[in-house]
Amino acid sequence: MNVPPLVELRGVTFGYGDGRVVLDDVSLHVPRGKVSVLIGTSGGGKTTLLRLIGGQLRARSGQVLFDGRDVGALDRDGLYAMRRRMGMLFQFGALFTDMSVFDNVAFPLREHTRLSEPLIRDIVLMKLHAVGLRGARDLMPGELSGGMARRVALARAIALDPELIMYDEPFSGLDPISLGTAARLIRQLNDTLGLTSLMVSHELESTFAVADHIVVLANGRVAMQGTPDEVRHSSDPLIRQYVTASPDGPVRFHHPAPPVAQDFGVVPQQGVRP
Ligand SMILES: Nc1ncnc2c1ncn2[C@@H]1O[C@H](COP(=O)(O)OP(=O)(O)OP(=O)(O)O)[C@@H](O)[C@H]1O
Repeated sequence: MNVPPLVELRGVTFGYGDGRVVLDDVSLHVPRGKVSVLIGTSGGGKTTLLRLIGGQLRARSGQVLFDGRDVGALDRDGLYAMRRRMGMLFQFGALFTDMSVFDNVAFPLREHTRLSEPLIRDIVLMKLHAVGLRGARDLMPGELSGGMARRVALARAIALDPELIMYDEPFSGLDPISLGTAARLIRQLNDTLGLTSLMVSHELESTFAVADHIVVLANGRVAMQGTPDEVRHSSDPLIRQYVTASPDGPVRFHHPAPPVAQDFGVVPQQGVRP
């Protein structure tokens, strides 16, 4: 049986208002219950795409569907209800530094539910247990390593039992061992909690090892979607450039800019290329 994807983008075009198109007719799907990874060049629109899914931004045209509903057409209450079903963990998903680990994880529960404190305690300890940090409940964020802080942020992101969890570069700044642990943890949580995960990552090796579905975003468009194996073995030069991390290839290096001659006041001489 074909399960409909939890998130789907249909012909989405978006720009920030400076006239430049960041995402150009992007269509992709995030399969339910799977770990999907979004890869692509820096500045290619990956974070923008997560923010469109979260409803923080609205597409200029096209549709962003979450569980079959058009995110761009939701009113405030609808958007609020939808966001309750999503956990988001952004790059430096900062913890509240003046609160203990326990209180950080309890925060969304105290803020968004009317659960009793004894119940909140059980949920917090369960979530901390899931990330291996039940014993660290009384520590302050300043006493945690980078990898531990990331795991506490993760426990906080799953406190309200989201269906979708989005990670923006969850591995940046982690050493190779913490990175492997974090990648495995994302996989484990996805499977044990029945989540759907979508992450943006530049760490191809670790993410390919735990992902089911890869989306390659290049020059504002979807260059390819498929399994890690399909992406790894693609013969498309653009995809090969990503997979082999080669500096040379069809991926644009320059952010769109006025011609060099215009910026530097150089008048091209006849016969000389600017
Ligand atoms: N708030 C904003 N206002 C204007 N332009 C923005 C804004 N946020 C991002 N951009 C531009 O949109 C483009 C895409 O940015 P985005 O952060 O989505 O890329 P990314 O693929 O996540 O990059 P990275 O991998 O470096 O994090 C970039 O050119 C960026 O300069």
